[in-house]
Amino acid sequence: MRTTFVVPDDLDAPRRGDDVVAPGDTIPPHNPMCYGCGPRSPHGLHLSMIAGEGVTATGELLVEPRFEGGPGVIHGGILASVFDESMGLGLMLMGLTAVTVVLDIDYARPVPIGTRLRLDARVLGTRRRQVYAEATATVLGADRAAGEPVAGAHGLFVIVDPHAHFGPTRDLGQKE
Ligand SMILES: CCCCCCCCCCCCCCCC(=O)SCCNC(=O)CCNC(=O)[C@H](O)C(C)(C)COP(=O)(O)OP(=O)(O)OC[C@H]1O[C@@H](n2cnc3c(N)ncnc32)[C@H](O)[C@@H]1OP(=O)(O)O
Repeated sequence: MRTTFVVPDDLDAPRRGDDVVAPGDTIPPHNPMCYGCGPRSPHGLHLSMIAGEGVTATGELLVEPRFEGGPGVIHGGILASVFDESMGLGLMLMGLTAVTVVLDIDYARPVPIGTRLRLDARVLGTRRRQVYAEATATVLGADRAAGEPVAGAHGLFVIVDPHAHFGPTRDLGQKE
């Protein structure tokens, strides 16, 4: 993947939280109305990620016609949302709450509508309140050379106190 995003080389290793889901289990949605993962979001992605070993997660996404941007291909903003959410769910395995402050996407290849994507997300490391993560998307069931990613992402997240950060807005987010 090509990127100008700089991952510091002095990160602390990511640590899995004590009370998080086991490898192989689905990471629960953090908010039922979340556009990325919420089951009650009417127009959302309904993205689901499975916990891997360490602070890693995998998922799948069918590129539906409603995700179209350019003729016949996924909208870049949708793909950015997919990466944001897949990394965000992955870092919940650290047992903390963090929000995105920087999102960097490498759109390496066009992604046609109807494609089924495999998503791989992992936390790279931390530095004080900063959490660095990366994710890739590869095409499932295609003969694309050696599973080369069609897109990739880096994210910088910042750890927050969820009650202080979301307290003023959370009731708005829970409405039908
Ligand atoms: C009520 C209970 C509900 C529970 C529910 C759970 C919810 C679980 C949510 C999961 C969600 C996942 C999936 C969706 C992820 C999104 O999409 S989140 C939505 C989009 N993001 C946002 O809305 C974030 C908006 N930004 C902010 O609110 C503020 O910038 C922040 C993040 C609170 C930081 O503000 P601050 O605390 O004043 O930060 P500050 O002290 O200046 O900086 C803290 C650190 O971050 C670094 N930093 C901040 N911004 C940047 C930047 N742009 N570049 C580089 N470094 C930066 C600083 O350098 C500093 O680093 P250190 O000095 O500690 O090393």
